[in-house]
Amino acid sequence: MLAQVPQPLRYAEALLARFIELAAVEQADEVLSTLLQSAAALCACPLAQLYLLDDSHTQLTLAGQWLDGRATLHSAARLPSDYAGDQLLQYCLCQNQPLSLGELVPSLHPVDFLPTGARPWRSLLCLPVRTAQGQIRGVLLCADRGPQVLDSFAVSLGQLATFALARWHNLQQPCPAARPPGSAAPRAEMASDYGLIGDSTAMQAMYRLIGKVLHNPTSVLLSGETGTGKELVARAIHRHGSRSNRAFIVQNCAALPESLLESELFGCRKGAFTGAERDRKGLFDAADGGTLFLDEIGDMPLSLQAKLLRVLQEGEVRPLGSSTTHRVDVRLIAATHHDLRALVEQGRFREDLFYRLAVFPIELPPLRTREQDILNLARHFAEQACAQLQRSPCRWSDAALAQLAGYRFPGNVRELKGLVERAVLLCDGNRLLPEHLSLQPRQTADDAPQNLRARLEHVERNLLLDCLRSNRGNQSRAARELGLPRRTLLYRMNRLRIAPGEI
Ligand SMILES: Nc1ncnc2c1ncn2[C@@H]1O[C@H](COP(=O)(O)OP(=O)(O)OP(=O)(O)O)[C@@H](O)[C@H]1O
Repeated sequence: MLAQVPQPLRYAEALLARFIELAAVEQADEVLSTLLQSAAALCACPLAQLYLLDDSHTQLTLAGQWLDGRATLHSAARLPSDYAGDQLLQYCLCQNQPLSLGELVPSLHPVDFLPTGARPWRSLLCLPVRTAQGQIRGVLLCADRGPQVLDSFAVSLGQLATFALARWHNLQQPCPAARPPGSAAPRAEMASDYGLIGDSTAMQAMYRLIGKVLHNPTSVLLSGETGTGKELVARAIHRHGSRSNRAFIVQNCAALPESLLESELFGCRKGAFTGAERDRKGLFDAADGGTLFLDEIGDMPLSLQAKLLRVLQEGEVRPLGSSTTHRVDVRLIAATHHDLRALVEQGRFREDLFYRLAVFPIELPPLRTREQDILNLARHFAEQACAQLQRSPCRWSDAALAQLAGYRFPGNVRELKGLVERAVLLCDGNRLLPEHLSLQPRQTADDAPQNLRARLEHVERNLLLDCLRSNRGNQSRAARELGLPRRTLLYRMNRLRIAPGEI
């Protein structure tokens, strides 16, 4: 990470000092000015700016800047707002990647967002600012009046910004009220910014994909087994994207016969079929400006697939029984539990539509492959169920958790949710036990371990594997994250027979 920086050791020391400085700050505004000052100092630039997206992710605002030794924060001065149209900033946001320009050419690179002065800006580094969960929150920028290659600072400054953002966020939260002794600590950290529960490597990879597609209008194809959360992800993309203040419309393509589905989607004119007594708008019209979520797209009849393709290609809808078309601006998110490519091979799904939909595919992982999420989800659903029933929180017994961890969940998160809600209802005390889950032995995985110890080892093995994978096999980093000495990690890996090839 630091190898390309001039004088890496000195830089590493300076960087560390900046982390420590940020950790010690007690005021939210001071976090931002310290970050800006630090970024400017570390890459020896006179200018650093921080742009942040608002909650709807539609408006980009200059939150503060450090210029020639002086900080100005948005709260302290009327800095201009809304940079949604600035191409370089947008490029960095949409690509979710740093942008480094060593020689700015004003005719090629519009930099109206930079402060004007006697000397022009010659070099620029823009980097996406992400939360610890990988969601984009804005852009950090450094600029110099001389030519400078700044890309080697991107990774370290990005990490400093992530740290600062988390600190800024924490300092803005009201102090939590004292918790009654024995009650569980809140576990907000396991929920992503998208409202989805789960921080396994597979889910984090999915959050990164969601972050990439929020701000552009491409179609998204969500695939995954039933109950993995496809609709939830579609809603998150809509809610956090630039169309959040417009409609989100859902239609299940398997729920209606062909003729009804056609008029439902595209609308119809009076007399188009028996019973069509008046003109009716379709779901594409209802979703105009917003998002249309087509669930079970693999079950759409072939004739309708052709019509859908035309709408996607031309942006025009022709209602049933009408000879004219009209324009609509709809972002389409489609979902399927089928293997669409296999359906294409079987001639049951149009190849052209498949490629049109699969511009941006997101695959949702089945629950059985992310064991640590099972436990977090179970805790979350139990808390939710207790709150709904207005009863005190339930605690999980280790045996019940081990039973959940060993189960294969063919119905994925939906099944887990139902199972937990039922368990909470069955539980008379405040401790959830295996009998409340009533998982039949035949329902457990064929390869599920039989006794409690073996099941816990199974959980531990998956946890270690997940952590090692998220740290790209780096044992020291994984050990640090798990709070273990590295030797203990190696010992556990050996005991649990984790081979390097599995990571
Ligand atoms: N990561 C998650 N965090 C919290 N709740 C989740 C998560 N994933 C799924 N759920 C919950 O599980 C249930 C099923 O989710 P959803 O309807 O989105 O699944 P789906 O993949 O669209 O299912 P289907 O293919 O059957 O339509 C919902 O109650 C949803 O809120």
